Amino acid sequence: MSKSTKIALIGAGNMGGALVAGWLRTKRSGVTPQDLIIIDPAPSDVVQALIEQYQLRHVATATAKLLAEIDLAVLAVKPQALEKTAAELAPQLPAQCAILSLMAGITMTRLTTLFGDRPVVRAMSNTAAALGAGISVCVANDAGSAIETLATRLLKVAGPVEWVNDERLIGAATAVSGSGPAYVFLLAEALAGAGFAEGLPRELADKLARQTIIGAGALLAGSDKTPQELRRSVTSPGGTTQAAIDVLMGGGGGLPELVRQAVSAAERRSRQMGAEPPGR
Ligand SMILES: NC(=O)C1=CN([C@@H]2O[C@H](COP(=O)(O)OP(=O)(O)OC[C@H]3O[C@@H](n4cnc5c(N)ncnc54)[C@H](O)[C@@H]3O)[C@@H](O)[C@H]2O)C=CC1
Ligand SMILES: O=C(O)[C@@H]1CCC=N1
Repeated sequence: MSKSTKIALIGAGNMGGALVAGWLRTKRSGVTPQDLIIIDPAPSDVVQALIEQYQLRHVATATAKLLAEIDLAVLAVKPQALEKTAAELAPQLPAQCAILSLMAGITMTRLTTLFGDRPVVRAMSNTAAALGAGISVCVANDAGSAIETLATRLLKVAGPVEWVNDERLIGAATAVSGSGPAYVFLLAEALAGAGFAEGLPRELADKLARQTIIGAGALLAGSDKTPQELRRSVTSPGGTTQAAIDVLMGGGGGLPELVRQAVSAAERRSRQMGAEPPGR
């Protein structure tokens, strides 16, 4: 497909908005404002601002006429809204239009059942995409290999793009990197709460926890060392960190075992969502 690929974004909330912002901010996405149609009855404030700034075409519900020239439909509605969205959209989508789905849990088979046989790429990104600091893991159906280059170009604005051949791995990627930012935010909450419990003023505890996670992320980003090596460089034998790590690694497998169970629960939920009847 050429650089003037026409794209309809269906669902312009957190994830859809992150991608659109990236496409318009980054020339190498190849997406111009004229290439885009936003379809969403209630786009996020971020997208509403982009619609106004770039004079993007925006409608609440698509019509066949509007979609006639569309090459790619990017699906970014909540899985619970999929059936309704498909009922509105599928009859209007031109035969040549491919699908790039950002939705958790929704399999490529389900998408072709709802939207008809067409090239499909399923991608799992995360909300750090908004800063270009996300990561996407993708899989394509047989017909979808034709749009792999396009999908990679579009998703690269959100961060690195990885491809897998086995669709089942998208559930595991969802559990690690799709949901992962929430685990880190929970750690920030817990660390701030613990600091407060130790007597720090609330605001200072919040600031220390936030900046510590930002700093640790920057060390991960800027160093060739593994997370384990970085952890060891903080941990003096018999020191304060060691005392804390002994607790975190202790009883019943500690934090690593808890994270393993959490990731396993998210992966399981991803598979359930794929199998769920409409509307749940
Ligand atoms: N938020 C996250 O961290 C991540 C979300 N995802 C996936 O991205 C998808 C979207 O999630 P969010 O952006 O967080 O949700 P969101 O709620 O922020 O955005 C969804 C948007 O869809 C719109 N919408 C609802 N029904 C529609 C319809 N019939 N036609 C057009 N637009 C419609 C809503 O108005 C809303 O703006 C989900 O499927 C989720 O699994 C994937 C990775 C990470
Ligand atoms: O919680 C969810 O289902 C979505 C998918 C990954 C992050 N948020």
